[in-house]
Amino acid sequence: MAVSRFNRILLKLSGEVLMGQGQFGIDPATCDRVAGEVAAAKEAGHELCLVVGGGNIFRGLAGAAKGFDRASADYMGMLATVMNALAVQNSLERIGVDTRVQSAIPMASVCEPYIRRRAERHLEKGRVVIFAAGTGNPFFTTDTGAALRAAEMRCDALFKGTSVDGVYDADPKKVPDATRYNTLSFDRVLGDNLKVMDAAAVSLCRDNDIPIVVFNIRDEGNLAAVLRGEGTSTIVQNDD
Ligand SMILES: Nc1ncnc2c1ncn2[C@@H]1O[C@H](COP(=O)(O)OP(=O)(O)OP(=O)(O)O)[C@@H](O)[C@H]1O
Ligand SMILES: O=c1ccn([C@@H]2O[C@H](COP(=O)(O)O)[C@@H](O)[C@H]2O)c(=O)[nH]1
Repeated sequence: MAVSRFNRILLKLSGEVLMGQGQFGIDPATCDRVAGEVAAAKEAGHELCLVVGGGNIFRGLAGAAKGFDRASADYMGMLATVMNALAVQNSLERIGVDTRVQSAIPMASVCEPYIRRRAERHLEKGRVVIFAAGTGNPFFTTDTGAALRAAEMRCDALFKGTSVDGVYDADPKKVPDATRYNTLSFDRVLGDNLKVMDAAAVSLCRDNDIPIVVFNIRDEGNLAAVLRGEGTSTIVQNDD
């Protein structure tokens, strides 16, 4: 399917990208810029679900490496994604985009709990739904959370907005002359152990036939371009 034909999309926003030029945390200007891109995608007629990562604040694996209990560290990471979700919500609402945040870890005073049918209703009403706290379970990532929600919400595709412009034959941050693919199959990503997304997320998308589009969200205007079938990205999908 051509990228421009995707109607309902799940956009996974890298937490790290929200740091902007900083080394940690949330840069409000970057949040506003990303929100503007989401608003433009909505104006172009797409239904949007968002999942925000937490790498700008806390990653469970990094915490465990420093001595935290892994499960506790993962819960800390999930809480970080709630902060990011609220920041993105704030930026979206300031430019008039109606949103709801739903968390996989219920926190009634902060946002709604995740209720699939309610999320569906929000989309029908034209709201952007931001899914926070990943899957709600430790030992997972927000990429897997994004794949799970994309399947539950019957999204046409999962867009991974990250800091690289697609999937390469090796990590382009470590191998400068790595080659980018325009398209490739889920089986190739898994078979070649290409690490742009974790294997659980890739398998979930493969089994539910949800294409993954990897693109650079740091490039201004790129989300709209990629949604029009332009711009640089890699599309991962099942072979026909
Ligand atoms: N074969 C590959 N092709 C492209 N990128 C790759 C590859 N292997 C590893 N990577 C790395 O994957 C990273 C993107 O995935 P990662 O899960 O680290 O970030 P994210 O999901 O965007 O961030 P966050 O955890 O902050 O939400 C890129 O920065 C890139 O360096
Ligand atoms: O389902 C999930 C999702 C996330 N986590 C933890 O949160 C951090 C931040 O998420 P990223 O995907 O790395 O941006 C992650 O490192 C995990 O520690 C989780 O446990 N379960």
